Amino acid sequence: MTIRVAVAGATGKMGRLAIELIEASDDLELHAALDSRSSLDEMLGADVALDVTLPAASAGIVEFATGAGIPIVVGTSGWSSERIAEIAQFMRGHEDAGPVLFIPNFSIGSVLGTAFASLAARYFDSIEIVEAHHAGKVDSPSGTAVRTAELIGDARATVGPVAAPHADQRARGQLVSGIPVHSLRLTGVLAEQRVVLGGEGETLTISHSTVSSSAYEQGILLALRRAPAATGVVVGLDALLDLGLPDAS
Ligand SMILES: NC(=O)C1=CN([C@@H]2O[C@H](COP(=O)(O)OP(=O)(O)OC[C@H]3O[C@@H](n4cnc5c(N)ncnc54)[C@H](OP(=O)(O)O)[C@@H]3O)[C@@H](O)[C@H]2O)C=CC1
Ligand SMILES: O=C(O)C1=N[C@H](C(=O)O)C[C@H](O)C1
Repeated sequence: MTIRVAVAGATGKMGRLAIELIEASDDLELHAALDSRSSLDEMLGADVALDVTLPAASAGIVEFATGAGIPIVVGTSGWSSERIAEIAQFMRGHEDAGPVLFIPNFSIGSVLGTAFASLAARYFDSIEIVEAHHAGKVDSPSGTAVRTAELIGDARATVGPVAAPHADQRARGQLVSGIPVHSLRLTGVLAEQRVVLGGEGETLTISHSTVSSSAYEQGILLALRRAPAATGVVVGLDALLDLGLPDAS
């Protein structure tokens, strides 16, 4: 069966990549390509929508798709667990709403890095995240860093918050789930994240670098193919993969 995909953000870097993948695949078909001037009605009739726009536009696109019963894969950043919880709450009262898959990072390496950091988080009371992205990125901290910090916070639920000394000073980063996150925006970088965990006499650094947007290809295809059969709210590519890791919490 062919899956008809509507791409919101079609003129952007991620949208163009997704359209190339859709056009090269046998089981996906481009139903609509939307940019900032398009009517969201163009999504109607699609089997799945992909949102790769900007944080300011994403909520309206998600609300439209869920209201129209169209499963939607959200790659756009800026979705905290609080905002996702609001969507999940709305979905519980609307049986006919389309599922929403929030995928903060489509790269398997990034998802594994986040999972490894969550696994290690209980054993280190000092944890900080440093993320670096291209200079054109409009939001900070990155969606990946927010997700990583939230999962680390969850993993530490029984052992308490990390030590974040002098966190009131601006140069100490933004606290997400109590974890300082430092954002660099640099020419020459695509996307990187380091989680630095400090313990007595040692540090552990979990580092991931995206050097080409081809890192996102398998994750985009997996999410688009899984979305039509999904239910409710799904968060993270890890939810679609069997990582085989022990529970971090
Ligand atoms: N989950 C993941 O793995 C990844 C996520 N991202 C995220 O994906 C998003 C897109 O990134 P990227 O492709 O680099 O961004 P670009 O700036 O290259 O593209 C943005 C796209 O959004 C569209 N757009 C802008 N404003 C609106 C609006 N108000 N309504 C509808 N569409 C709009 C633009 O259309 P127009 O041309 O008309 O302005 C354009 O097509 C970002 O949030 C980024 O953080 C990025 C990489 C990986
Ligand atoms: O804007 C980007 O480029 C990216 N955005 C996502 C994020 O905010 O984490 C995913 C990836 O890091 C690239």
